[in-house]
Amino acid sequence: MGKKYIIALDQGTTSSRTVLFDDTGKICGISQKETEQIYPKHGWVEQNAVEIYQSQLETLHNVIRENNVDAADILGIGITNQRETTVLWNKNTGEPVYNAIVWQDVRTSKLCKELKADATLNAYVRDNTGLVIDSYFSATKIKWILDNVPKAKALNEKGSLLFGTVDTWLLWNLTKGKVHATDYSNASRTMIYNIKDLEWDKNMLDRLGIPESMLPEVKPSCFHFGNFTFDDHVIPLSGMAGDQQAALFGQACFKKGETKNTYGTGCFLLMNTGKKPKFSANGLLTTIAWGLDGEVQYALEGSVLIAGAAIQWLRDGLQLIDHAKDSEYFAEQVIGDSNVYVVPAFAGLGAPYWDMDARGSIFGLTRDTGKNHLIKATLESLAYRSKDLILAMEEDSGVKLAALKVDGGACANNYLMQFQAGILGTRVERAEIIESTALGAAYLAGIGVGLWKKEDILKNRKIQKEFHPVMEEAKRDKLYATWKKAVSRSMDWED
Ligand SMILES: Nc1ncnc2c1ncn2[C@@H]1O[C@H](COP(=O)(O)OP(=O)(O)O)[C@@H](O)[C@H]1O
Ligand SMILES: O=P(O)(O)OC[C@H](O)CO
Repeated sequence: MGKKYIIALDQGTTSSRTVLFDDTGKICGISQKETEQIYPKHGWVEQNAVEIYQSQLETLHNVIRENNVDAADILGIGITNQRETTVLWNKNTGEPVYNAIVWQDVRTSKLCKELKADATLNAYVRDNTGLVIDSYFSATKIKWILDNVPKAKALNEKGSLLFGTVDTWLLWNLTKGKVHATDYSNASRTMIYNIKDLEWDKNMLDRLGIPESMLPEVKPSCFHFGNFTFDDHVIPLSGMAGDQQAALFGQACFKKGETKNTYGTGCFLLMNTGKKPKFSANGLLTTIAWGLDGEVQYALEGSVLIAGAAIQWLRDGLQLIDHAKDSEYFAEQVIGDSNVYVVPAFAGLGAPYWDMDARGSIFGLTRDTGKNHLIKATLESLAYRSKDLILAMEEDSGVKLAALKVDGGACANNYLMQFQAGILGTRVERAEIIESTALGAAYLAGIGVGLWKKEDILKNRKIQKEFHPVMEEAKRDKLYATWKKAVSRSMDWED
């Protein structure tokens, strides 16, 4: 029997990627296409929903053609995606009524501040959706389109309007308008899904004036969602999860307490908290990790909104480096501590600080500070912010991390990973496949078609490199205390 394949569609914030895996879980091919980011106004971030689908489809075609794969040998397709990003479209024509409003878009922050003033609502949102009221999530983005786009209002009145996050939008198009569905992990990022009752939350829908008729059906993450036809072959769409939950799955964090940190544009730290939702006292989010084997698993999540994006700023904004990977070399040129701190609060600070008015800051400059110090401090800021989240997570869960599993583009940086281990005092394990998001989606799809079991995934997980903490405790404490001082001074900046 020839080789069989599973395909992962990974629709990220800045690009669409399709990854081809063989039946042993090895990557055989990748095709990637960047997508345009549209910034119509200060704080607004949009994308063209048609381009999102077309670019994804193009990379899917490319990966099949470039690797001479016979479509008959593709057993299943998994979808993973940037989460929260909101698309509304005409049910009859499939035409979007407005651009996709991206998760980073803060146009609804005024509305969110008004909602936040209601203490009962704050508690309700946390206890039922697992989230904090914030423009990050889909709910107020849907409301904004309903209130501001005349075409949406008209279609809504006729019952001809559909909502979806990017997974749902791709699924709808891949199945030629036959399937309108999402999975638990994506639904749990909308702020209108009740993560305890596993249904759309009627109170939130009423409060925001969102009709339930426009919402997708919510399914487990391993499920036969529909079919995609390629060269007359019917391929099942058999797995789906939001990108950060997919990475948790790809890193085989199946047990309570297992945690991964993905270092991409942002950094997303997720801990599996088992079969019951765990609520945070430190501003972390409670989210659904996945639905599988007739049950759901929950996770605690904390995010660093600007992580790899700060390295892009060194490259494109300050032009201190030509390539992101060069940051490792320059950071290593600094002998000893630089005593410079960069707080990457370009878009405020998330958990555990939650300060929308914090701003990016640099501290500790002296006459001998040079480019290498800034690069080193920017890399270190990703590790400090991750430590902030890990401490919050350990306090919430009562679980002390034995090791941190890492993945994502920026975890390729050895300086950053060694510093991360040092500042945590914990071993860091870099996965062999740092494309854990795509891997997780492939695993879900493979399980969905009966190719793999969870045990195969556990066996398949390989560590490419371990980083052991060598930093002395006294030094760790001193550096981290200074970091906290830097954070406190970057807060409450914007009026
Ligand atoms: N070797 C490196 N050192 C530091 N940062 C890196 C390195 N390689 C990539 N990055 C950063 O990681 C990000 C890309 O990682 P990726 O996982 O592809 O992100 P995403 O899925 O969010 O697009 C970019 O922001 C880039 O600046
Ligand atoms: O596309 P990424 O990798 O930046 O991930 C975005 C997250 O899903 C946003 O919640």
